[in-house]
Amino acid sequence: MVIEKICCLGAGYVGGPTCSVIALKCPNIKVTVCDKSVERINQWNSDKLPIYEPGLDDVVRQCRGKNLFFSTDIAQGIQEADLIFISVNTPTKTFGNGKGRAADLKYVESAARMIADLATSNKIVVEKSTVPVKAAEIIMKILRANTKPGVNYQILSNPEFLAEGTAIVDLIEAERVLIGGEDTPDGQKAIQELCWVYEHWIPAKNILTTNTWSSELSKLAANAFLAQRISSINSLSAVCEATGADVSEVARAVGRDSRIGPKFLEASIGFGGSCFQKDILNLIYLCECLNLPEVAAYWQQVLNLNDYQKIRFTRKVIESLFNTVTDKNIAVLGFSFKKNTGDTRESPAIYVSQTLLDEGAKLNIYDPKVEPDQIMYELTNPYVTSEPEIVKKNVEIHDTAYSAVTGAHAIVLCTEWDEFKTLDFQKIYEVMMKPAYIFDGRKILNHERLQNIGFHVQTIGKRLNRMPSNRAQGSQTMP
Ligand SMILES: NC(=O)C1=CN([C@@H]2O[C@H](COP(=O)(O)OP(=O)(O)OC[C@H]3O[C@@H](n4cnc5c(N)ncnc54)[C@H](O)[C@@H]3O)[C@@H](O)[C@H]2O)C=CC1
Ligand SMILES: O=C(O)[C@H]1O[C@H](OP(=O)(O)OP(=O)(O)OC[C@H]2O[C@@H](n3ccc(=O)[nH]c3=O)[C@H](O)[C@@H]2O)[C@H](O)[C@@H](O)[C@@H]1O
Repeated sequence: MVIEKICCLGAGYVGGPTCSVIALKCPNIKVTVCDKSVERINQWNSDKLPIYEPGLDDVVRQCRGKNLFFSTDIAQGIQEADLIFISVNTPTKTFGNGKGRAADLKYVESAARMIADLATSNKIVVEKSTVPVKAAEIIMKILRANTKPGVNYQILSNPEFLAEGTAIVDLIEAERVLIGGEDTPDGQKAIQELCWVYEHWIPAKNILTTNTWSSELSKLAANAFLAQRISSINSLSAVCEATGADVSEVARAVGRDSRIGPKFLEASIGFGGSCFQKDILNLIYLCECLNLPEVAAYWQQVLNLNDYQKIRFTRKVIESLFNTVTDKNIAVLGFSFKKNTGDTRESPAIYVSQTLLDEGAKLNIYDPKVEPDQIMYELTNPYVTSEPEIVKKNVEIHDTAYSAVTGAHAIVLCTEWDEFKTLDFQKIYEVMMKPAYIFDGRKILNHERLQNIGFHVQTIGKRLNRMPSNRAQGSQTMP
């Protein structure tokens, strides 16, 4: 089979960018991205795409209406496709068996059932969503139990490794594409067909093929390793603050060892994003089900440390402000889980903001890309707060950093947006309450300069024990 038409179920952060790049690089393939959400599809067909991702607008503009289509007509998408990506969400279960740990596969299952109901010709079904090991077996069972005469399915695992904020570059210059399939002639043929799609722009040496289960597990393993590095450096940030070592210097020295490498050693207020926690929980649950409690406990510690880091940072803010933030104005700069995305899922800013609100603070929040409604949605989410009215009363969303900091007792920087580095902090100091505090949760500001202006500065993994030079106002020692 030569792949002429691709359908993707799920027009989210993965389905949208991935299929846009496939359309760009494979002009002879018709790519249709389907979603059950009419609103999302309308946004994909509009000038304001549903997700902010550098470079994405350009790619969509080049291909949309030519060989790239966004549609709610799932039936047509499935029926005409030779190859179908399942790119739906796989959140952590919030109730029932495996609550809080297992991946909820209801969307994957519903996608498989749709394919089984609607397909009238042979399909290669590709699991792109991140799933527990052996999920392909579930898809296969559903498809094969409902197969219409003359229709054959091959199931492949092709996990996605893009990171938000750099998705387009990650897709165009992928270090590796991973494809897992059955070790049968038909399975190997299906693998080769998907390889052919990627080979339009990815060098063959970067395309790895494995068995299905290795591919599924490698995705969970990759995210677990990445998160583990962050928890490792964050654990050392606490040691640095207690001793006078500087975590950036430690990271630089450790990362210079080519066996360790320099990436993903940036200490922070903790990792966020929709996947690290979810995928590690998924791995932990898998280990528990496989009766491997020691392995489960090992990975659980990566998550525990991440919670500890968020708690530690927030506690530091409160303790520094004389152990009370009640009725104090606090400017929260950045709400997305990292720069260059408007995504707030599991953003550490949520925990920080919620805790400060619980302590009675008034928050003035600014983020360059997160919509105000999204911030309010996160803070009034019943899983996070029991008092949405208080949140609404005590949170103001601003459209510039300068307006958010006016009259503030403290600035809490939660996301490393580049624009925060070039703010006029002299001007900001003038409009803040004194003593003026800055808590740099991302280590991106020039701390010496801030101290020279007169700020009390605290950051992650470095003790700033110098008094503000020109207007000394209190101690800078870590609590
Ligand atoms: N967000 C990321 O950066 C990455 C995510 N992943 C994985 O990719 C998967 C998707 O993640 P996101 O794109 O972030 O999720 P998302 O929530 O942004 O998008 C999922 C979309 O699937 C749609 N959907 C659900 N069931 C459907 C069905 N039966 N038919 C059609 N559409 C359906 C939803 O309406 C939603 O728009 C997850 O498994 C995630 O773990 C993997 C790598 C990176
Ligand atoms: O499966 C997924 O969803 C994706 O998860 C991550 O991508 P993403 O969550 O988009 O972003 P990252 O750059 O990994 O950042 C995750 C979090 O870790 C934090 N981080 C990252 C790097 C670092 O050194 N320190 C650090 O605190 C970031 O600020 C952010 O909160 C992985 O990097 C992707 O390879 C993977 O495909």
